[in-house]
Amino acid sequence: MPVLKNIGYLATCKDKGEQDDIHTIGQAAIAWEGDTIKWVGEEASIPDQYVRGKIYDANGKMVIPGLVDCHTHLAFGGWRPDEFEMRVRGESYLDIAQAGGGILSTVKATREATENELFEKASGFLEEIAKQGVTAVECKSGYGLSLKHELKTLRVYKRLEEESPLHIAPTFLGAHTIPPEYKENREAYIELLIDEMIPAVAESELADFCDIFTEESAFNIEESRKILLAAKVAGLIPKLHADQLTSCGGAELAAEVEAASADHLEKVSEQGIKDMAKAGVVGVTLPLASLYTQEEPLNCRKLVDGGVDVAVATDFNPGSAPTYDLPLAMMLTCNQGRLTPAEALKGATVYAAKAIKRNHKIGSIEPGKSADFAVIDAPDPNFWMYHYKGANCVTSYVSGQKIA
Ligand SMILES: N=CN[C@@H](CCC(=O)O)C(=O)O
Ligand SMILES: [Zn+2]
Repeated sequence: MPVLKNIGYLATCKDKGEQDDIHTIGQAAIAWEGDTIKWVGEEASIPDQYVRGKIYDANGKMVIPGLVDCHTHLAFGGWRPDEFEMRVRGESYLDIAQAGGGILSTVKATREATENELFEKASGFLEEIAKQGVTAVECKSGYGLSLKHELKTLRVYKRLEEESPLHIAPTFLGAHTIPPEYKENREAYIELLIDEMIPAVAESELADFCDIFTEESAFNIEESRKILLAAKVAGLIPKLHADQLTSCGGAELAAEVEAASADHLEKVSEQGIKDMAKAGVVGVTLPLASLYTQEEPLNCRKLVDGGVDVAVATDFNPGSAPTYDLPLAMMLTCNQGRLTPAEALKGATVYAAKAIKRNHKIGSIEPGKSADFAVIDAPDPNFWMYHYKGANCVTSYVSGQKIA
């Protein structure tokens, strides 16, 4: 049974207590068998039976659960660096989208890309992401916007799940925006989503979740409700891009349809926070998207104080968040979102796992869970976020295997 010993500071991030309670152990060790954690505790009290296999040394450093990026748009064609410059010069994300850029320009490039090209590109991203100590990634489609191209993207995620050591949680985002061929007939695209695309995606078993961009400029509340209820009937779990640009009742709808998470939330209402807390919907903050779109960041403190579990993710995509730096998102969650480093860490581990309904298996260091952890070159989360130098990941383990 392999053991990781000499852990100076272990944050187990058990899903108990408040957001800032990361359940730490000093001078700790972890023992695992195959892909499953068997024992966690103070090194001095490790039972003999666990010290029979390979011994790894954490050299007194901090060990955390493998980080979970619970919101990415990982597979896409092309890039949009021109829009970055336009936004810096003062044009808004919405103006750029309305002028034919934005999501639709990536839809064109993604439709033009072959499945293999999308796979190679996304696989390269995943290798870089793993170096940060990230061990699980949620991946959305949503740049295909036709059954053929959405399934193409979802097959890329299936292949990544099979070929990469990381855990992948796939999400269907056919309701990202109205595709150009339905510009004059949005009702027909919504019908297509409900009658054909959602049932076919559910049947293919290529996605666990159905996400939607709920916004007056994308899908309004009534449309979103219809689409998400159809997804639920088909067996897909709802998720929402909610209240990002306007306060339009996205959080309230997330609670109504019992979504796994409501993400963005920069413009969430007081009622929305109350409804999410009552329904147990995880709030996912995406501070890199607020930063890159020059929007006011989400005050996560309001959500935590209102009883909502807050997860932190990158939203990696070629438009509003063209970086997959999850530790940077955590640092922004501290400085702009007003969460403590411990709260941000719980948000990027066990609460992120909850946002993708995998918290029974990943997100914390406990017996029975997947042996996923990262050794970080910092004495504790506070110092890591304060003297920020990136991921500081020395090495990481996924399903018991050392990968980085
Ligand atoms: N808000 C909608 N979707 C993405 C942006 C996608 C894009 O700009 O390509 C987001 O989460 O920010
Ligand atoms: Zn997104």
